[in-house]
Amino acid sequence: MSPPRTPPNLHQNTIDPEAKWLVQKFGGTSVGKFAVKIADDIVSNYIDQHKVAIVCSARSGSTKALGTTNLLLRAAKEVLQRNNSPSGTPGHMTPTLFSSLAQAQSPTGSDSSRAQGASSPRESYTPGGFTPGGYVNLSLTSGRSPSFSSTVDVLRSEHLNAARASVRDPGLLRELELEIEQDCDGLRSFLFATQVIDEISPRSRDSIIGFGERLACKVMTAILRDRGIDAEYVSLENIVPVTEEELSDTETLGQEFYDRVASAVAERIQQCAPRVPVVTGFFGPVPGSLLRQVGRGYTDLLAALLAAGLGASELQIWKEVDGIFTADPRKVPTARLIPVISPEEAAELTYYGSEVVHPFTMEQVIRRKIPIRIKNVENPQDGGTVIHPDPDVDVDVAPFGEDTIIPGNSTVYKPAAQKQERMLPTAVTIKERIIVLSVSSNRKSVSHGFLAGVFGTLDRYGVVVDLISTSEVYVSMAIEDSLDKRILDRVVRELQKNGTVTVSKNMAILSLVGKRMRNMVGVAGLMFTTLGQGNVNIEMISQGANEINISCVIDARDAVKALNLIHQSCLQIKPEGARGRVGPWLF
Ligand SMILES: Nc1ncnc2c1ncn2[C@@H]1O[C@H](COP(=O)(O)OP(=O)(O)O)[C@@H](O)[C@H]1O
Ligand SMILES: N[C@@H](CC(=O)OP(=O)(O)O)C(=O)O
Repeated sequence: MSPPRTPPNLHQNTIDPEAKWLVQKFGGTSVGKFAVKIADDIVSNYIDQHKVAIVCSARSGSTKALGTTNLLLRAAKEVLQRNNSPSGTPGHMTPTLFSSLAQAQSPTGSDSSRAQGASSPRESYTPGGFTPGGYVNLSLTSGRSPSFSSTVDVLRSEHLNAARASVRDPGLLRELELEIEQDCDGLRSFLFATQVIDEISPRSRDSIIGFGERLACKVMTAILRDRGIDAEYVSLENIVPVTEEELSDTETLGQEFYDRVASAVAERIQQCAPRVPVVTGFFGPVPGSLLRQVGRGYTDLLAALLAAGLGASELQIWKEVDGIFTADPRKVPTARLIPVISPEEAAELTYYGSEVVHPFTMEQVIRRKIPIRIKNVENPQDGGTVIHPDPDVDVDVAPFGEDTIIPGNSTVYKPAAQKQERMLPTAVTIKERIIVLSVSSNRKSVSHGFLAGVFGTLDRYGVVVDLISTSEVYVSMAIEDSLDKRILDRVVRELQKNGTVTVSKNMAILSLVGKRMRNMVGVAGLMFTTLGQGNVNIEMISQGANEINISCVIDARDAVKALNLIHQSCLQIKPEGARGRVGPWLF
């Protein structure tokens, strides 16, 4: 491995070896739009006082929908499109392709084959660290280029353009360009290989999306080094010990596995200090598949595991929003920033549509008493929202060190408003693209097997129920509208064995969340009266067993109206001097 190029302005980080780690996670749109700002205005402000570790997602443009991960998933789909096949069988391919297939078929894809020459299976990179030439260009006798290849071209030019626009040092840029070319060739080889075997397993799909985080972190490492920050690229694919047996077992992805990830990744990152590690949020082979078991947004979880493993002082999640608001600020103009929120409330909000942080993130850090802070890349001086490990902390008291005070928060908290806020629910959220499945038992006598029959069917098809409302002979379930139509039809046919089934589409779940609601009288009444007065029809109602969430299902067309109505009636702080507010009351 050739040594990484050292730019002339590289600053040797001289942090106290006893200093605590600070983990900063940057999402796809932040890395895509503000990579230079992240280096200049964010990371550089923390490295003198903390050991900083950075976790990045795959780059996105203006939205996640147009981002690298979605393009990679599109490429994976294109591989299996019949009319896309180059000429069908390996017999039509040149020997060049055959020779590259063996290495491309490795489940961890390209880098695993390139890492073979490295002294350790743990792969670490600073731009220029890999030897070139790990891949052979593919050519097909048919001469037609499959559409996944054009998708790879889009990714290649997007990353090359980003590199050219932000890395000034010509040597660093050349090394980065080479890395991007090699990764894109590796991706192409991997996709060709899966096309030959005509199958993409969940594990292969995971490997394909992993290219996104690798590319993003290589670009980010080069930008940091170009800006004089001594950074080191760290890919996690071969870090986490996992057996073949575990990989096919969906049960092993529990806390024991997460603890293993946390300590393996932390051990690797400790070796980087005083360099700033730039870590792929993609963490490689995972029991039962990362996409299936954790889902999109998995880099938040990796950042949490790393923070837990390192015993970090704080996990910062940088977004393009100032923090968690009392409602989605894009939909409710009067929404306020929440300075401190409990982990349970934050998790509940993320499950029910306010997808600011992946819902699995909270548990991993909070169990180690590490606070999470949501901050805005475009507004780095503000305090953001702290998800506090002590759920009973007072909003105006920050008991664990200077970093958790809420300095320069753009929201001015006047004592009267603060007092009022403590008597309100915390936030309202909406989850769209919901279907309600209702089953009415056709039995005329006591039917103890009814619910078991219904849930047995849902379990067989892996359907996750977001909300449920039930009686002995009737059950309504709100589920995400993400099932393939054929699968949904099959689920409905099976459910019909238990009774009459109705399917209501284009629905939304509206949830009012707040830990103080446990002690409030009248909040549910106020919520439903408000909806009734606003002519919003309610399809089903459910109050979570944890009593911090009251939810109902409404028509999706009413979603934004209902959100604003509930925000106004249940969450609005009265202007000073206003009188006559009707509940909810604390007792
Ligand atoms: N209660 C909420 N507080 C803050 N943001 C929310 C809330 N509910 C929904 N959102 C939305 O979540 C998004 C999260 O921030 P952003 O960084 O843009 O997301 P992403 O990581 O998906 O690019 C924001 O665009 C915001 O509109
Ligand atoms: N790139 C992955 C993982 C991720 O965490 O993304 P983000 O941090 O942009 O939500 C995805 O798009 O799902």
